[in-house]
Amino acid sequence: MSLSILIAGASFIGLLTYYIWIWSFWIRKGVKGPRGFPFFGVIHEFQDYENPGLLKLGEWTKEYGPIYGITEGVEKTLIVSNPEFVHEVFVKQFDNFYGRKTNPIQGDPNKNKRAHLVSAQGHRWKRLRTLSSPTFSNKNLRKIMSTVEETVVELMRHLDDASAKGKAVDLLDYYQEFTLDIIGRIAMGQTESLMFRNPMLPKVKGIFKDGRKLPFLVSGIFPIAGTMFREFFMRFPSIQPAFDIMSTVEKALNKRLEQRAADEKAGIEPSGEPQDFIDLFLDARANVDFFEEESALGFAKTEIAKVDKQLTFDEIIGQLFVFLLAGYDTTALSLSYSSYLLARHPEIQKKLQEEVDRECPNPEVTFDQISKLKYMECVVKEALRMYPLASIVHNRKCMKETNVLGVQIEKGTNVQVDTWTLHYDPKVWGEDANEFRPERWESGDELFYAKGGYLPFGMGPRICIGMRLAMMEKKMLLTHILKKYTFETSTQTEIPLKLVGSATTAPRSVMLKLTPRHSN
Ligand code: HEM
Repeated sequence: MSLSILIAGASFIGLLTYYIWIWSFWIRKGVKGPRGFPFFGVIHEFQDYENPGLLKLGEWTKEYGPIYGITEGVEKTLIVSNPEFVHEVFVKQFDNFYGRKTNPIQGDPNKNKRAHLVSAQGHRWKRLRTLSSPTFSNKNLRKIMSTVEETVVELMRHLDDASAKGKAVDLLDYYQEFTLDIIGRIAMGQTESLMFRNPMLPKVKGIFKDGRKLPFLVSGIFPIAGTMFREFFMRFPSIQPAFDIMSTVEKALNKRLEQRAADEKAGIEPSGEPQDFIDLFLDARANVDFFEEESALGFAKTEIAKVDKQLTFDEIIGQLFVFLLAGYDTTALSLSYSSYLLARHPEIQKKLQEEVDRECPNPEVTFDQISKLKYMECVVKEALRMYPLASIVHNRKCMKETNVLGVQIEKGTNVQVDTWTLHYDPKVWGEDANEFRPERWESGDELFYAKGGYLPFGMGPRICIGMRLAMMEKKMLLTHILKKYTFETSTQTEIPLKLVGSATTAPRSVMLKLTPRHSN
């Protein structure tokens, strides 16, 4: 037998042993869970767009209980739906769980120059979060409000046309146009509305549809392939929607830098007022010191060292990119679910319309008025409880071996929340957990829910940074629609909604009629 055959044989056996060792991780620990197959574990279950993997977690929870283990390619993940456990990991032991699970195709969270808030971890994340947080200050949100208002007016024109035809329309399509238009104008340098003619829409839709399927699957099993895919897509971005969008973001940033340079040359003084997120990121400065390296002392206790207090060119691209993706899909889905639930519950819709009429009597709606819409807030929160659409990011990576409520967790293990089970848990929500009841939010139980039982926007220091912007967009649009129309189901409405998705959990369609209100 030649030496090369021997080496090939030994390598194959080595590889097989490595993958069987990972696959059998939970078996060796005596932790229950669905096993799948060596090499894969159950990773393939999360790539089926028609049957969202995040809903499968619920089926497994019924079979294996509130804590069980899965493997996904080379990743080992503990699935949990116990509120105390979630609170412990996301809040109390954040020092031990400050990373998220990432796919190698997204780049090494410690080295990738374009690491963004969702993928970064440790001190890099802390620095990015500190520099990005002022973007969503009250002052900036008030400024963004005028862009949101203009976009609402534009969308209302399209909805008026649709309503005049008296037919049901797929509101998901309209909401996606709306949220992409807003984020395009506040994060991409877009100067006018591109609603229903936005060339970026098919690309972003592609990311949330099948765009990520094969590369994510292969990279999850063979991390080296992820690095190769990444290099390849960076070189030929038009092949893959996410990289294509990243290069569009880069062009927008370069354009702004050229404009600034031209203004400077022409002696035009900067106004000092940021136009949008691009300006905010370019001018962001942190007035705190940062930690240089993670040390054995733990994340929060490391020594302070001076590092860059300003975002780099690549970091700005990373943040704009993630704001675009995170801001587009989630908010459109949340609007869709709220509209569907209102159409299915006319008495709740009526109560909400009464609040809207009372608090917002004029055609223009102000920032202060929408903050007074308490029942609207309850409706949106309840819709997010029933449809926790972004639960894929409800995970943390264990960065230091620890014990959580008696369970020993090794460094490198992920903890993923089965949020759909948690959000319907009668022990947290009561026996009416399956009912859409916004009133439950009026009872003052909010603090109880927040103790690990409710996390549509996540929990702890890594809670969604865009939450207030999303709430503002949703309240503003729903107010304008409900002043004029009533949502009604039609024969084309899918009841119950058929849910699809891989990165987020989406309704396949939300076909509703917009019936004009007689009082208007
Ligand atoms: C209804 C709309 C939205 C929902 C349901 C949602 C949900 C979430 C969730 C569940 C997380 C993970 C939190 C955690 O791990 O604890 C998250 C993180 C994040 N979201 Fe949102 N989000 C929404 C809107 C937005 C918007 C409008 C933006 C930006 C324009 C945004 C940007 C981000 C970013 C950058 C992170 C990462 C934060 C970090 O790790 O520090 N999101 N979001």
